[in-house]
Amino acid sequence: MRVDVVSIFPAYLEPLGLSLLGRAQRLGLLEVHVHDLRGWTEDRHRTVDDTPAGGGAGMVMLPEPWGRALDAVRRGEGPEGPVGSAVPARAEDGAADDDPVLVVPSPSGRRLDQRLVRELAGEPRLVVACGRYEGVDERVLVDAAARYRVLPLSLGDYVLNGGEVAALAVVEAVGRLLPGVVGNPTSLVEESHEDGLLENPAYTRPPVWRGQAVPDVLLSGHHGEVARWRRQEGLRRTARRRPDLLNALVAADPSALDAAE
Ligand SMILES: COc1ccc2nc(C(=O)O)sc2c1
Repeated sequence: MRVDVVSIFPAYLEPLGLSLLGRAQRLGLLEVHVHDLRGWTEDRHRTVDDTPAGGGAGMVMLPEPWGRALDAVRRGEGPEGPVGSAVPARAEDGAADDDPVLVVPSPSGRRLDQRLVRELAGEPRLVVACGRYEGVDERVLVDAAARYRVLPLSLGDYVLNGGEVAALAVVEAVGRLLPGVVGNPTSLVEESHEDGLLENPAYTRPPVWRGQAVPDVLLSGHHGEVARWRRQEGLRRTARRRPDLLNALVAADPSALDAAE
């Protein structure tokens, strides 16, 4: 997978070069290019924003730098020309399904969840446009729809200062699902949200720590009992902390909780 991120704060995305994602890039499992939007400005002050039409507080990001940036990135280019692996040119009568997904972090976006993460992990290419200020001029997203599948996306019902933190979250959540990135793929299956529930509490050594003992069943060696306990604890935790997930699971499959008996 190739990921291109455009931001006025490219340094914000440096953590993508660390740990598992950094290793994935070195192994060629993931390709990440971060571009400075100001590379597509043409004025002396490298201006990227202006006052909101209709008045109001804050600033809105100008359309022209974004238009130039998204045109170039669609062709696999940065401000100075081609970057990274070759990107297939868009056929004039190309199918929209072949267009890359343009993730646009926004408080007004679709809420990110593991199902959407899994969908995005199947894409050959993602482009992430990180807004700042009060957001990007809406005409940029309309114009981009001619050559991208535009996906406004939110991390949750709260507001950040810009799209970069959301970009980090999306690229990490998607990148870790790519084959070969995480050492033990089984660990991906036993995680919160993979089966619609929260995962069970985890324990390790020592058997007793500050007066708290590891639950006996986990030390029993009975794998069936351990699996049952973990499922029940996951359900219990979900019921306590995220009843909405439990309701959604049962609504989708009324027998979903039977296995926990
Ligand atoms: C202007 O760009 C922004 C501003 C706030 C914001 N908040 C997000 C969130 O997912 O909470 S994404 C995002 C993008």
